[in-house]
Amino acid sequence: MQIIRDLPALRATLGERRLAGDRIALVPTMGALHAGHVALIEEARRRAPLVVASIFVNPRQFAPGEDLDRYPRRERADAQMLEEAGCALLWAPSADTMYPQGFATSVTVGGPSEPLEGAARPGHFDGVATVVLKLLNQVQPDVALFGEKDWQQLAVIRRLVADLDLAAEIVGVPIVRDDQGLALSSRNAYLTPEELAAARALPRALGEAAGAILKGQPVEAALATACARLSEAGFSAIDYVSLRDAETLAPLDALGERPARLLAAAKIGAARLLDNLAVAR
Ligand SMILES: Nc1ncnc2c1ncn2[C@@H]1O[C@H](COP(=O)(O)OP(=O)(O)OP(=O)(O)O)[C@@H](O)[C@H]1O
Ligand SMILES: CC(C)(CO)[C@@H](O)C(=O)[O-]
Ligand code: BAL
Repeated sequence: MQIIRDLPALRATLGERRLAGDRIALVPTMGALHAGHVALIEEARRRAPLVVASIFVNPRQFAPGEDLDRYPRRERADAQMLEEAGCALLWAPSADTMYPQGFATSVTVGGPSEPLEGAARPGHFDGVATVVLKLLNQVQPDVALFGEKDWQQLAVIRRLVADLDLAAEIVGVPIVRDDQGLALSSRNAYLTPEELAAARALPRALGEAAGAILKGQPVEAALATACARLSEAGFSAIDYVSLRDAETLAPLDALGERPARLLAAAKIGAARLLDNLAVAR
């Protein structure tokens, strides 16, 4: 696997492959890779012969006081995992390459970026949209893959790509979970074994709430029970447990015709965890 860190080299390499007629798939990541990322690479391989992964811990999507400095960085192990998964090229720019001196542009997506994560982490989706637009311009992939674990991020990126007439097809990949249902996440590494065991209450609470809503329990009551379950399990701060339109992220107080999604974010130990689940009749 080739590792490229500067833009002229990336453009030259990908330009040659594009001329040769190869389709290109992009898997953007922040590194500290796990089986969830491998699933994205595997799906990318099914869709294009040339798979590019990026690793960039994007400072612009972290608010002051968040975990930018301690976010796990382990490029050597990541590169090995990517190579074994069949990734051909790792794009690993430095912060100066991504944001050279004088950089002054920020991309704001409205609509689905405003509630939930947008409210809990002001500026976060501006950072995500800015870097994802840059990555799509740098790599110019035919297809780019993102995990459903970050459901709202995926909705924001779909909106960005549609609104700015970008050519890449955006593909969402289902959440990879451990054997007890916890969504894999790089930030799970912040948890002690006891906290990890307690964190499994998150998917359980969402599953229980989805089941109750489908059986006709009022949404508000089902969400309140889910919050109580999380508190009992030791989650210290529950940012939201909410039923939303799956595409627009508008709040729902009942199931309707359009796809609905339960989304949650809550803190346990030193990690703030996200999860989500379809609620379908
Ligand atoms: N368990 C998972 N299943 C499917 N996709 C995932 C999973 N975890 C992460 N991804 C996806 O991998 C891509 C890169 O994510 P990232 O590098 O931030 O990892 P992460 O595990 O989500 O980290 P974090 O703990 O910071 O949220 C994103 O599109 C993300 O949605
Ligand atoms: C999409 C992304 C790579 C942008 O930095 C990041 O938000 C992530 O890893 O989900
Ligand atoms: N995968 C989500 C990226 C973030 O929390 O910044």
